[in-house]
Amino acid sequence: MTEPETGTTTGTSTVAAEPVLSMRGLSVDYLTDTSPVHAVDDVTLELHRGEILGLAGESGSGKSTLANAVARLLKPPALVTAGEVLYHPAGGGPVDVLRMSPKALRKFRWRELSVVFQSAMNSLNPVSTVGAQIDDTLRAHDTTLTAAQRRERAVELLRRVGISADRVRSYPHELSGGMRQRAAIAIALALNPEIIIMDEPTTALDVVVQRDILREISALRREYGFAVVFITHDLSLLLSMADRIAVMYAGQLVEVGAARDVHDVPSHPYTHGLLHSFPKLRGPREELLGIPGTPPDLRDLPPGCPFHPRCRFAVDACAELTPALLEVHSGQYAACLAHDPASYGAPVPTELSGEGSGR
Ligand SMILES: Nc1ncnc2c1ncn2[C@@H]1O[C@H](COP(=O)(O)OP(=O)(O)OP(=O)(O)O)[C@@H](O)[C@H]1O
Repeated sequence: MTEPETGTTTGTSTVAAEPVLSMRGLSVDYLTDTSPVHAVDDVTLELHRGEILGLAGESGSGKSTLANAVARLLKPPALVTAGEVLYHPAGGGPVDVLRMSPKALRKFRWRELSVVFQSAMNSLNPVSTVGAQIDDTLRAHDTTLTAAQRRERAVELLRRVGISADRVRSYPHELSGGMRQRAAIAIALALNPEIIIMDEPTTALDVVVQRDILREISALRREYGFAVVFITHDLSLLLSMADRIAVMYAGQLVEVGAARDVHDVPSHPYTHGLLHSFPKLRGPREELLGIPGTPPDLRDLPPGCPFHPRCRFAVDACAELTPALLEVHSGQYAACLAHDPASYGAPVPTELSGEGSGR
């Protein structure tokens, strides 16, 4: 599979695309009593230093499994069946994450990579104050700090995520849902990691709180320079905050590109469908086309393109040939036969080609 290698658009400037993490041909199965569930299938993807990479796709498309594989948080019956995950430390050679020793892994998680899950209630300790939890994290991983320095850092971290200093002594149940997510983000930031994986961190929150937290994540990223993998089923949410977007369907990567390009001309019919599944916040009202049907059984994918039974652009060849992830526009990749004229045998639908879009 071709590796997407592009510049990252951050605001108005384009910065060099230096990888901080690369997944190569990564596959993960869940070994069930019947046949294996192919939850992640041959994913090749790079996270660039300092970028926000949005990972989108319907429920069950493999987003969390991919993130957990990268963070080495998979538990049986999940099994990495192929591929590698490389961490690229600044100024050093790549490190194979899947082969790290338990000691190296403990250091990697928190110092280099941390994770924020959807429900902070599940990741925060209910019997410990948020200040104590930041203190515990700092004490466990940075023995050079004194108690006073740790206290100071806890207050500072909470302040940075919008929680006032007097909340240091609050227990998780004393905080609102939004505050708990902020506290979980503060803990993830404690050791200044290079990579933060956020798995639906704001999904359970109301829209206003969600937008506030997303704005803060973007501001924190600018300040601290970490890279984010932001997982959500809501593609429209990513368009406002991500530099690049990767779209998964049935465990496979079907489109990768700069957020602006994916928004302006989605090149995969699935992305096109996702973009029309959510009402736009601005602009004229339009019909929600959505995506007919349901995702396939990951134990038994249809032949050819896994999306073809639901695809309004499908031709006969789509039931036979598996499309490769091809560059369809500078830095934008899609796995769809429509971009492979020799196989497709028909003109590329204008919805997917951007013809007339001015690009
Ligand atoms: N323990 C398990 N045993 C068997 N199959 C599993 C297990 N955990 C997850 N799966 C399956 O793996 C597939 C990918 O799940 P995953 O949670 O990674 O998707 P997702 O895109 O993150 O979905 P969601 O947004 O609902 O979390 C799904 O089909 C799911 O049913």
